[in-house]
Amino acid sequence: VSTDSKTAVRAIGLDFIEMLEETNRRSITDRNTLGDIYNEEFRDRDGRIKDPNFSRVIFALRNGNKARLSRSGRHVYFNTNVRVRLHDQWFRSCRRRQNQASPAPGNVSSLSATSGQGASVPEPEGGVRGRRRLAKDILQRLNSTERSFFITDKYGVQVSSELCMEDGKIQIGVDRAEVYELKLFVENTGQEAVYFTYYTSLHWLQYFTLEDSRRVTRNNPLCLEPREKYEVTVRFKSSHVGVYSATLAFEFKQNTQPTTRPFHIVRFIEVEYRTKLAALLGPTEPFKPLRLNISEPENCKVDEGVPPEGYVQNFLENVLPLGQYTPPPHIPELAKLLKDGCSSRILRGKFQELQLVSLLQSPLGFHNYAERFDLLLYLEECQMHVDIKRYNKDQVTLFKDYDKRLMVLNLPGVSENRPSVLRGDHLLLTKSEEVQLSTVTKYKGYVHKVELDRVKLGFSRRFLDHVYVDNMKFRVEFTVNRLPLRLQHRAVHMAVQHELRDVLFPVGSRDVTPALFNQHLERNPEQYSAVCHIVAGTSKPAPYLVFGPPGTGKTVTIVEAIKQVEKNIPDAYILACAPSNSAADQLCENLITSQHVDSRKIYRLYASSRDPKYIPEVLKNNSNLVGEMIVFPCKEDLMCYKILVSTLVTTGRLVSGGFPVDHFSHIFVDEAGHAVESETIISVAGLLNAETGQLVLAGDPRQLGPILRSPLAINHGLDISLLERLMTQNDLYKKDNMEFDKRYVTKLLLNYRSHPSILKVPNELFYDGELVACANEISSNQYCTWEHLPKRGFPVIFHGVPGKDERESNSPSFFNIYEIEIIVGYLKKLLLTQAKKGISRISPRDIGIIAPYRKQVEKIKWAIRTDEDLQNYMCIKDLKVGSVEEFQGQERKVILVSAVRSSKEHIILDESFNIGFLKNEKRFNVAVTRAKALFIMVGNPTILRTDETWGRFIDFCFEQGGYTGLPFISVEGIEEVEKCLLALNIQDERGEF
Ligand SMILES: Nc1ncnc2c1ncn2[C@@H]1O[C@H](COP(=O)(O)OP(=O)(O)OP(=O)(O)O)[C@@H](O)[C@H]1O
Repeated sequence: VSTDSKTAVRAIGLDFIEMLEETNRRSITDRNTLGDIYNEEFRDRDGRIKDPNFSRVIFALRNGNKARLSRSGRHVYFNTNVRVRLHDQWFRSCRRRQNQASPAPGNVSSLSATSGQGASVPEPEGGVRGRRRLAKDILQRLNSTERSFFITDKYGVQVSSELCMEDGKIQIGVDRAEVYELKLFVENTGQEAVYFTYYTSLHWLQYFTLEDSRRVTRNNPLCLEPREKYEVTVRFKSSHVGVYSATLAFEFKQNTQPTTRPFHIVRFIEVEYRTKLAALLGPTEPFKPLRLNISEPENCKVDEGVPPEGYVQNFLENVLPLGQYTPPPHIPELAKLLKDGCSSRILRGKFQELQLVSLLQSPLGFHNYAERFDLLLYLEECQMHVDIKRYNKDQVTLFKDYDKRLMVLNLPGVSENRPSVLRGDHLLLTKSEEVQLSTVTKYKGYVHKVELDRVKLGFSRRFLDHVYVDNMKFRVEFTVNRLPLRLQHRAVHMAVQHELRDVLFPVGSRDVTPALFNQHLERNPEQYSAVCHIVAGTSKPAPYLVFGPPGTGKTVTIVEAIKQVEKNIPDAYILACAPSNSAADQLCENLITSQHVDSRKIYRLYASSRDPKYIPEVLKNNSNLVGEMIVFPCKEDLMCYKILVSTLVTTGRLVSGGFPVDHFSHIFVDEAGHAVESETIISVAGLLNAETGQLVLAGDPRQLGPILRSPLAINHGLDISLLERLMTQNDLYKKDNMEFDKRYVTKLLLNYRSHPSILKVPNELFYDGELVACANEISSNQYCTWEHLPKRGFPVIFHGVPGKDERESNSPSFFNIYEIEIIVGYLKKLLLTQAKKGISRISPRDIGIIAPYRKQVEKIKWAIRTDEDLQNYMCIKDLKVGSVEEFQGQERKVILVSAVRSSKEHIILDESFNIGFLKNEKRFNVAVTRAKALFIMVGNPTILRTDETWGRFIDFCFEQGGYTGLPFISVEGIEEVEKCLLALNIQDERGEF
């Protein structure tokens, strides 16, 4: 092997080290991983010349004292002091040319910023380090310049393309995985000759290659005479859909004097590789947020609207009045004081405020229970009123529904609770032309129906017949639905009236040896003992707690306990509830489908605001949905059911309906970690007899918690659920001698749901590794041999997609069409190519698709509905696509998740609106723990890895071989450079080139 070739191999190795460095992977030592990176990302980077194999490169580096191998040979350590100038990725074509043709003119070589490395191989400046230096240089010099300055053509030199260019950016759309060629033209339109000295991308390019016929470098510049035009070819090819960017800098000099400073022109190239489906899913129209107006008229008359009475029939008479609990006038002032960090000096003389502050600061106890919750709920409400104003809209038009009785208002974001609008709520409309008047009429419109992006409203006849004319413009104001708050206030007061001290602050109880039943769940002593203790009522009056990580059988345990209570205690009446409708449905479904209890004894009670289309088919006959109408049966009828299932808030109707305090012998709350304490109390106060009743709470504080708006209320503990407070603050539920007292609490740790690889990351991140994977092997290993797994035996996939998060029209909700393509692709692989290699046929019912934004959920549903292969697939309607909230408490054999987020600037929105996956660990935890046998996550690795939790998950997939799609590091450079360049936009002082 000649010295030249050895040097060349070593140079390739050094280039590889630089590439690792640039992509933040220099610390990797595992030889196999490095080999994979070399072969997959580096080796055929220009698609034409094959580099030597990895072992040869390592050998050359070792001989050149640039790397060291571990004894076993399994680890490679690159020397930290490797400092060489490197060839750039186009250098080889340059070298070939130089071997064939004459060397570059001597006078030109002086242009090179640095000299060559060896006499035999003339070394043009470039390489990763060269590019980095140039990028830094450009950025530094442009730090005080506007972006427009460096994208402008200069000194008569123009850099253009055959495609149109906007703001220095050339956008290309491609629809297949073939090489796309773009010609860039470097033209001298000036009067003097100019030297084209260098061009480069400002980051590592994986999907682009650049080529020019004369192979311009600083050693070999090209003299462009006036009117001369020179062509540079950019080629793009990727087999993954997505958005790919390249930032190119072109360098010129007005003469060849070494002292002459070069000047640069920068161009951005963005390629959107999307298929036909993605094109169909794209934005219907550009996103244009609606303007907000916050001015308030002084006086207003309210024209009452028509509530959606026709949808509800009410036989449950309200016998217990529900107070208004209007926040006292001093609450906003107190909130302001607290926000400003009130000192005792500021509060001097303000006795009422002082008292309230000390109430907030004192620990929760039975003596201050109602007052403290009242105050926290007032603070929360105060913030809700402030927040909801942000949704007010001006200059809005609405139109009549087809039957002319209702008005339709487009309300993008409504299905994502932005703002939260339920059937029965109301909005206020003011004519836009009257907004500025001091006295106005506000027209109240009651919500009759909530659809994806619109609501149907009932206004007065006067409004419909005499006020509204087509195209009339209105200002729309949203109002806070106070009912759940009022129910919580009443509940905390009733908790005091009904002496629930021993339930809420339990101190101990009878020591009864439970009479064990030799029934289900014997294999798991914790579950078994929980069922026994609940049936025996050993914790009474203290609540019994069942807690534990996902999939450990909390729901199964309480369902079992409910069935055992029903069977063994003849006069038992059970109230089973959960904070959300989907969790309450799940509970009810489990009870009904197991067929251990006569289903006529079970009743699912829905609120009047529940849209019938979301009520599961299997529950319809056991619920208060009659036809299309929600019917509240009278109290006597409701009291006949042995098991009543409802959401926590709806149990407030039972209290108002005058249910006797000792009617329910047992109250179960599943997903109790998801509810504010006062919300849980709605189902307890006035319904549970502290002496005789048994309260059971099941949940996991590490999964989705209460959603609150007021930071003040959160800081003073409103975000702590009753389950969490008892677990963390009450001695009965603490470990004694490393053991929980089984009479009061059961901690479940055996996960029966998921394959161990699916559990690994959440277990380490959220449960200190305590969780033990013990799902049935046959079912959890089912997808270990799936042909589309990147690695057999590891049923977790992270599919990296360099997508784009977009919005359309005036909907604030996000979607990402590139991720939908991938999701639909996997769905087809699952459904259409199945029943082979030991994998049985999967039904759509066993697959769940989770996305954090409503728009993405809708677009995925649309893509499935319109896909030729999927639309007629048997039972495709059973495939659930929904938000994380809708999946809490649920499980599927296969779960696909689309993370959507693909740009950094929107992350802050996620944080302030408490949406999305990023910045919400609990939502992440719930999403990744729903799958039994296969978990597929699709997302942009660069963005997601900015979050520590996600970083752990993606790195884990990468290390275990479950990573596929775009190599996530390859877009990192782009992001950085783009960010810096874009940052220049806000500077106004011009720099000098
Ligand atoms: N003792 C057991 N033996 C076998 N399988 C079990 C056992 N207990 C629970 N399972 C199964 O484990 C899965 C998860 O159970 P379940 O939904 O009750 O868990 P969970 O703790 O409520 O989960 P999450 O916190 O996610 O709501 C179910 O498929 C259930 O049938």
